[in-house]
Amino acid sequence: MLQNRRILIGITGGIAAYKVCELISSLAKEGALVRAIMTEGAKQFIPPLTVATLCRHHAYTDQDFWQPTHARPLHIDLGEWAEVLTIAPMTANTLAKLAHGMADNLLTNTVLASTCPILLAPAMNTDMWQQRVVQQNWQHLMQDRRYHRVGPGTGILACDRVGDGRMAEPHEIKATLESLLYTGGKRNLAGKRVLISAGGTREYLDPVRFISNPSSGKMGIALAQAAMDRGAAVTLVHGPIDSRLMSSVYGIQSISVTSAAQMQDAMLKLFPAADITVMAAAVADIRPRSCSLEKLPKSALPESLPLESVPDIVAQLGDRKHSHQILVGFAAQTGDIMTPALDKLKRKKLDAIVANPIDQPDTGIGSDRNQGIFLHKSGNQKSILPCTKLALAHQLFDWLLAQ
Ligand SMILES: Cc1cc2nc3c(=O)[nH]c(=O)nc-3n(C[C@H](O)[C@H](O)[C@H](O)COP(=O)(O)O)c2cc1C
Ligand SMILES: CC(C)(COP(=O)(O)O)[C@@H](O)C(=O)NCCC(=O)NCCS
Ligand SMILES: [Mg+2]
Repeated sequence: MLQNRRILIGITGGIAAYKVCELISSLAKEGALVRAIMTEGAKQFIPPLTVATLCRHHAYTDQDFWQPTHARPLHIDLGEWAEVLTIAPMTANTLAKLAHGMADNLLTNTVLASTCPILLAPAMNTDMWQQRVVQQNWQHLMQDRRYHRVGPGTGILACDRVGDGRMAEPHEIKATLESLLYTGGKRNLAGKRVLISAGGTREYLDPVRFISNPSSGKMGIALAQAAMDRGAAVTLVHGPIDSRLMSSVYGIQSISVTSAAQMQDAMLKLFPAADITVMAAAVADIRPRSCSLEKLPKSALPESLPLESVPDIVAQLGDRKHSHQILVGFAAQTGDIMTPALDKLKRKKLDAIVANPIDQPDTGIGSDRNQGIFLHKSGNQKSILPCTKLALAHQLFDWLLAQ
């Protein structure tokens, strides 16, 4: 997804600038072509030599802007070159300049001289961030569809204060950049409500023992990220998952559940309002027939466990579906993936299903990558080669919108 993609990074004068080195490094390692523009402020925090070395390319500063040696103005060249521009960290000062169309350095001139999507990663002290004029500038800029956001988050700041204004983590900025490179900044799910389920469920036998599966929730989170980056209002219902995985999806509604019964309650409640629902959760099919409120002593554990089946959530959604709604399932399979997926598509009245092999190396459950076949009720099909879960999520939305 990142190989040979042209990413321009604007670095401004905040303490979070040190973290952008990690972003540049990970983008470069995945084959992206990275160029950086540093403000005079940024140079106070990290040396251009560090940035240039990580970019494998000269780091541009205001000295370059005023050089008489360029055949064409540098801000025009850089603006035309970039497929996407991210400003990380973005100071209150640079935010104010962007909000008013100012152009007094290489970075702000490049912003005005380019048309690519721009991803902003603000970072500042909480009082600065919450300042009325800063919020006004931010709201103003966010009305411009050219601008996309990542963060800021809440957490510990350099002044030891805990609050809003923490820069998004490098991996979160990277995930949003990948989305923007995929969509070119298109928000083709704007106005749509997208409901996604993710992760496994736990079916308890007693307070410490349960039946579950190794689903990480990564596929559902990638779907939430892709839908959010396309402008949808996203709700994610997820089983127990690593909360760090959730940190890149800002501004979505997330509902945490544990058991299949809780997931069923949440999904049935939310489903009527959803335009598109994707069931990526690995919901248990069976559960212990009874659950003890007290921990069972070892001696009281049954030799064989009486089980019962769990209500089939996706089939219930299929029964309740209205014609304007799109319902998509996942079928994780070993061996032949097509036959059971086609059967599930029909039986559960889905619009589409992703047939998903889980016996292939480096893809599927728990992995960052996935592959499979999209199957539509119309008979249309599309094979997806191994790719990141985010890339698969974007391909799924593009394919659904084209059906
Ligand atoms: C130690 C130090 C830390 C700073 N951290 C931030 C910050 O996190 N966010 C911010 O908006 N400004 C911060 N500033 C203020 C900016 O550096 C200052 O507003 C500068 O003019 C920004 O210029 P630029 O936007 O062109 O890079 C900091 C300043 C200092 C001295
Ligand atoms: C400074 C830092 C990058 C530190 O991150 P870290 O805790 O991961 O080392 C993070 O706290 C952040 O993004 N802060 C926002 C900017 C800030 O703290 N500015 C100075 C306020 S006094
Ligand atoms: Mg199932």
